[in-house]
Amino acid sequence: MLTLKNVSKSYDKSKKAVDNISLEINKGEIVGFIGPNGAGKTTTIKMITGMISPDEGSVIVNGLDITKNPVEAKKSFTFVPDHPAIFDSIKGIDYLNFIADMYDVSINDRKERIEKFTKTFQIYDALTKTINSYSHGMRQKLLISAALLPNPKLFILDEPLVGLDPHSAKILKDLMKEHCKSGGTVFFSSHLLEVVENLCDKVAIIHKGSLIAYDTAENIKNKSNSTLEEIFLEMTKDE
Ligand SMILES: Nc1ncnc2c1ncn2[C@@H]1O[C@H](COP(=O)(O)OP(=O)(O)OP(=O)(O)O)[C@@H](O)[C@H]1O
Repeated sequence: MLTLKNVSKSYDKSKKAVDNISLEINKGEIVGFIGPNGAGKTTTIKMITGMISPDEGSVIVNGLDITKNPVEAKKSFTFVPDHPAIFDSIKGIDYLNFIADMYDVSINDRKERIEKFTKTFQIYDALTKTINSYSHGMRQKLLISAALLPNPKLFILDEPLVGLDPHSAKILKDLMKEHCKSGGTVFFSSHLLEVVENLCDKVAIIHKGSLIAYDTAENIKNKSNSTLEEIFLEMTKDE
């Protein structure tokens, strides 16, 4: 479903922001990506989504190399970035229809899914208003609804819980679980260790650009008989 093979990226010659990461995520899995500030999470996600190219290595999304076959690869996933930057002079409904057009979502499917996601997130009544009248959380919920609209094989999110109230965060976590149960795959970054531990099949820990753990939370914890928080703090402390 998602494979990273020896992926590296430097913004300047002095250090690698991402250093030789390899990772395999299977269909139906939900994987949380954690690491301290500046560890390389967003850089990794930008390479997965084709926003930047790796200096070395390859990213295979749903069997397609994101660098060699970008258009087809990009059709098979959707992405919610960490900042809900969005054209804000259009109405919410127009944004959703634009995304549905991009991903060839049928009229019936889009109507049903738009209603489902936006009613669940309680932004349905705001869809006829322009996005510049939305709060940060409403924009985030619109972006998440748009990203779920095509029922993507792979759903990628960069710190999606930031700025969401507890009700909305619970809804998103339930939608992520539901997406995986119905055969989709979810990869998301977060600083919320408890959420990652409870929600994810596997946890990937990145530190200073290197992947230092990739396993179930249970296996990671069993190795040293500590909490995930204690292990995370120990593994990522500055020497
Ligand atoms: N556009 C850029 N130009 C130069 N350096 C960058 C750029 N983007 C990121 N970096 C550097 O690359 C490293 C990894 O940054 P990245 O944003 O991937 O980390 P992150 O794990 O997402 O951090 P955070 O949790 O703070 O969002 C950092 O040292 C950062 O300063």
